[in-house]
Amino acid sequence: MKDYGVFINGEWSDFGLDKIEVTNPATNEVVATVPKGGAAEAAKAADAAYEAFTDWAARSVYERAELIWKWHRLIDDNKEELAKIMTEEQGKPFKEALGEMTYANGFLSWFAEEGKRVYGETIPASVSNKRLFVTKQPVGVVAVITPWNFPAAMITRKVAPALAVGCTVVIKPANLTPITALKMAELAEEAGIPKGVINVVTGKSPEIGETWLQDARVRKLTFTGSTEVGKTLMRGSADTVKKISLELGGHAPAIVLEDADLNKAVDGIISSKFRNAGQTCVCSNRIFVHEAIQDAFIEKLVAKVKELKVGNGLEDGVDIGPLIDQNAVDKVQKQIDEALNSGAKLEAGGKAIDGLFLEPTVLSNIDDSMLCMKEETFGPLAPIASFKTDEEAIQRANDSIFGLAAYVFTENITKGIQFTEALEFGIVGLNDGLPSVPQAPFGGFKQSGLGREGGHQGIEEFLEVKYISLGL
Ligand SMILES: NC(=O)C1=CN([C@@H]2O[C@H](COP(=O)(O)OP(=O)(O)OC[C@H]3O[C@@H](n4cnc5c(N)ncnc54)[C@H](O)[C@@H]3O)[C@@H](O)[C@H]2O)C=CC1
Ligand SMILES: O=C(O)[C@H](O)CS(=O)(=O)O
Repeated sequence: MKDYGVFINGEWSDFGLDKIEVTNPATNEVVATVPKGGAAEAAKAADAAYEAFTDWAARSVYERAELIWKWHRLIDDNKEELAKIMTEEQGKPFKEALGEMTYANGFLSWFAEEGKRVYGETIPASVSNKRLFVTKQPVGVVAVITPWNFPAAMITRKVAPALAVGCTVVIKPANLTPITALKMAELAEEAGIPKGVINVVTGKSPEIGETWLQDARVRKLTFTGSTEVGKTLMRGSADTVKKISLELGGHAPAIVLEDADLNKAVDGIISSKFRNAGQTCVCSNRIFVHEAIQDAFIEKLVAKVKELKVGNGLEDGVDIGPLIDQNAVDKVQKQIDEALNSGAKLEAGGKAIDGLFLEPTVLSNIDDSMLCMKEETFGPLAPIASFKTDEEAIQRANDSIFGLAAYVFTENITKGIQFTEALEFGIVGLNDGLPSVPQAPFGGFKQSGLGREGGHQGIEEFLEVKYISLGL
């Protein structure tokens, strides 16, 4: 068990603060402690990031990219250790944690190079004695607030583009899973990223957040987490008119059309639904299956679900680890029990095993009035509802305040494209349950967020556009 400090202006310190214990959700053992920081530490971090900004922004994008690549190589060299830390603090199986480290590192390599493609433009002037130019400049100090479900990727998906264009960052990782962020900051320091460019504060989230919201030097807030907290931060950003990016909740529909390849659909939905024990914002949470193939689909799905191994993520062959805490288990169990009490049929699983482990669960005979079809699940529950017509499936899939990810399974490509165009979601997997990659834009419609992360779009979130008019 290790006591960590926070990382501010190139210094590691606990500032004599009280500690927050970080526990392993699989064993309930304390694996580390971090400082319970607050407004003072948040202000120190903002001071450091503001102080470091001028020099960091003045460097060439190639110099910044070289340091980001060094950081990338160190993360790659240490990915097994980082993955083990992630499994111990978040619970996901080691193989998934290792996959997340590769995914997270993919944002560093992608944006180290995307920074070199931030182009300006010239505009034809309406008079002969003027020249008009457009350039792009880094927005400044960026506040980064991240969730517990992807402790590495949600950090690098924001920090990589920010650093590439010359911004500096103050980071508040989730207190449930802060160690991965702190370890990555250690490697950034080792890579030679200058002091003050990256700062990591742990502790009293509302107090830390409010300090950065009220600090006019913080010009951008990028947040990943619940829609509720996202709205709080969006309101607070208005006080200093900050640029803001929000990656919020999701409640993805997965639609299996009558002509779908059932093996492809089952594999895609299992990948999407049970990744991270169902604790991702893009999990298939509402599964709509055409009535003509529902029985065959359920039979195949249940057979595969019953093969999934639940256990400590450090054990070989484990597919599903624990949920993050008791609240998470209670929330999913409530959705299961409410559905069963409302007429749903239990096809597999259905209950907590022990501690924070929950059986991968399949329910059928689901209707849209049930809680599991309206409230984000964030757990290993697959509710199956049948439909008759394409129009009905699209209407029901779109009937949500969320619009992050959706999935369609069909072998008719024309129909598949028509579905992707009709679905009100920022990400659509067509015969694909795992669409997320660093080179593609990730983000949602409606109350799933604002802005995009990844892709070439993701770098624009950290840039200001400047128009220069030159009189000759
Ligand atoms: N759209 C996306 O890409 C993602 C969305 N999520 C959503 O986030 C939720 C699960 O993650 P959680 O960490 O529990 O979400 P959360 O919203 O409770 O916390 C997210 C982060 O915000 C911090 N925070 C909480 N209240 C705050 C405040 N008042 N001021 C400043 N910071 C505050 C937390 O400490 C944490 O670091 C789910 O709803 C999930 O759908 C999670 C991951 C990705
Ligand atoms: O936080 C999440 O759920 C992630 O954004 C999902 S993904 O990027 O790993 O697909």
